[in-house]
Amino acid sequence: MVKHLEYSTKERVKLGYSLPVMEAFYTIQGEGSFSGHAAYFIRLAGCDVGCVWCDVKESWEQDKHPILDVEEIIQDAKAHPGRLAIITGGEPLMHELGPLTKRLKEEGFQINIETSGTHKFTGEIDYVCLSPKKFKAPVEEAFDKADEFKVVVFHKSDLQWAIDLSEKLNPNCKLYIQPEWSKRTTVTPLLVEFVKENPEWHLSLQTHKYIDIP
Ligand SMILES: C[S@@+](CC[C@H](N)C(=O)[O-])C[C@H]1O[C@@H](n2cnc3c(N)ncnc32)[C@H](O)[C@@H]1O
Ligand SMILES: Nc1nc2[nH]cc(C(=O)O)c2c(=O)[nH]1
Ligand code: SF4
Ligand SMILES: [Mg+2]
Repeated sequence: MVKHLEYSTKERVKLGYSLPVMEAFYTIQGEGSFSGHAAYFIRLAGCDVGCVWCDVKESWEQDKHPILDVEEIIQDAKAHPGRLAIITGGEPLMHELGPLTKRLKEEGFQINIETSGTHKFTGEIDYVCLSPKKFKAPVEEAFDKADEFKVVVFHKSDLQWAIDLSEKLNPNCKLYIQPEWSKRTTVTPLLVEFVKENPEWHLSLQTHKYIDIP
């Protein structure tokens, strides 16, 4: 096999041997069903969805961020005690995740992904958190693969949209609604009442923001 080191940087990114990384950090998962778990976040750069309320817009422009070899990412990830890796972004499905996930599995990680589901899936992912967006629809396979469906609620009308879209999910997928952060004061009480009336749905809060951790 040709050593991948002979490829140009552009080719290495295309093949997934290197990736644009905005940040990689060891913290506590603040959202969804793994809330409270120690996790190593890998925030890949680049997103083509454009949510108006995105809380990490600085991730959108891929070329503004460094390109790291997969091995560099792995060396930092394995330096921490936890073995839960959460690939996020930006939109991580924009990238070839095969080499990164292969090495993470070799190092004993469980691999979760935070995704809008707007591109095809690559690599070995153990747990898919699908957070659908009105701005760009998820690909069909995202609904089959989703282990968790986490809908950000900016306006009350998003609730009916969430219910309608959830019809496309596999029956084992967990259902979450999450207040859009800037609207949390007015939206959270609505979501509390919604979950009490629709107990198949669960409430997800961005707990990391309340306790001021990354
Ligand atoms: C920054 S996104 C990155 C991963 C992927 N692009 C996605 O949207 O799922 C990570 C999570 O944060 C959520 N999120 C982004 N901005 C938010 C905000 N202002 N309020 C609440 N959740 C937000 C997204 O819906 C997603 O579940
Ligand atoms: N602590 C913490 N939990 C998170 N869950 C999803 C996040 C994300 O930005 O993908 C995130 C994040 O940015 N920080
Ligand atoms: S898909 Fe995710 S990263 Fe992209 S704009 Fe929306 S919330 Fe932000
Ligand atoms: Mg975040």
